[in-house]
Amino acid sequence: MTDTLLTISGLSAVSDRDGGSPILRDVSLTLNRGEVRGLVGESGAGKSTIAKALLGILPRTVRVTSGAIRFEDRDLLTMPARELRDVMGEDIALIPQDPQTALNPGRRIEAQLTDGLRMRRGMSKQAAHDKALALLAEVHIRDPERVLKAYPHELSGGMRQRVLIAAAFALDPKLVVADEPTTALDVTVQKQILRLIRGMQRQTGTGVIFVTHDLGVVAQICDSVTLLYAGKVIEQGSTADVLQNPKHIYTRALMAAGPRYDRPEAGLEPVPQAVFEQLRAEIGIK
Ligand SMILES: Nc1ncnc2c1ncn2[C@@H]1O[C@H](COP(=O)(O)OP(=O)(O)OP(=O)(O)O)[C@@H](O)[C@H]1O
Repeated sequence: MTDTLLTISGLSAVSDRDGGSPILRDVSLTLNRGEVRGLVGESGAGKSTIAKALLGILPRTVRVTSGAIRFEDRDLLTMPARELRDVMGEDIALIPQDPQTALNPGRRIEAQLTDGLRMRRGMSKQAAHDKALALLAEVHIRDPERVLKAYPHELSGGMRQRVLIAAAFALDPKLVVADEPTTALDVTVQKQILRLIRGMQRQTGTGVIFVTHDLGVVAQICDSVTLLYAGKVIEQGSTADVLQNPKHIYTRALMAAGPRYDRPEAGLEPVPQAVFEQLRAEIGIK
């Protein structure tokens, strides 16, 4: 029996906004149940496009030209809209990038955490309240009664992100897409949030696609990693293999540039121009 949860095969997409230029080029990857896979690459590599495809929210201006996204035994790309609505939020959930904007500022946390439980699970108000309390306790929020009554602006960024993690795991999803969930947080809080996501994921056996710019985050939280450039998979494998024994010159150059290769620290080498030239030649772009 296989424990594959997700298989993306030969996924290609173009941007109708930019005159049909390729965004994804024959992307293939798999995710097992309980696995955390990092999607890494610099801005424009196609990470968010893959995340959006998994969540069924590709913009109209992005057109899939070939490939399939098998989730369990169904193809997310050809699934009827009704079925897709059932899968999204229930089997597949999102931890968004910016806890500031992801919560509705005009509604109390309780309403935002219990909507899904009431609508999708048919829970009574009381049962949903109790479940929301339990979820907040699981994400290590002290005084969950007070937090349930609060509006988002009354909470810190880290607290809001904990609430969003609780919301993502509320319906026991099989797949969680985490879209740079710590980018907006300061470094200490980032570490706590990463540990929390890892803990929740281990406890529930959920598969996670973790979008990040940060190889340090990959090392900390991901079992496997897929590195993209210009919509193409450049290297992928277990985190240990890729980070300890990188095969592609681009992977090696990124590692030399430090965990935040997009913002090299003083003294570290930015990715040399020659590496980009080699990459572009390999991919066949100018
Ligand atoms: N709404 C859209 N319509 C058409 N093309 C888009 C749209 N959004 C993004 N693109 C294009 O898709 C390509 C990949 O962008 P994507 O956002 O997936 O990259 P990314 O790796 O997630 O980058 P970032 O780290 O900046 O979020 C880019 O060339 C971008 O111009």
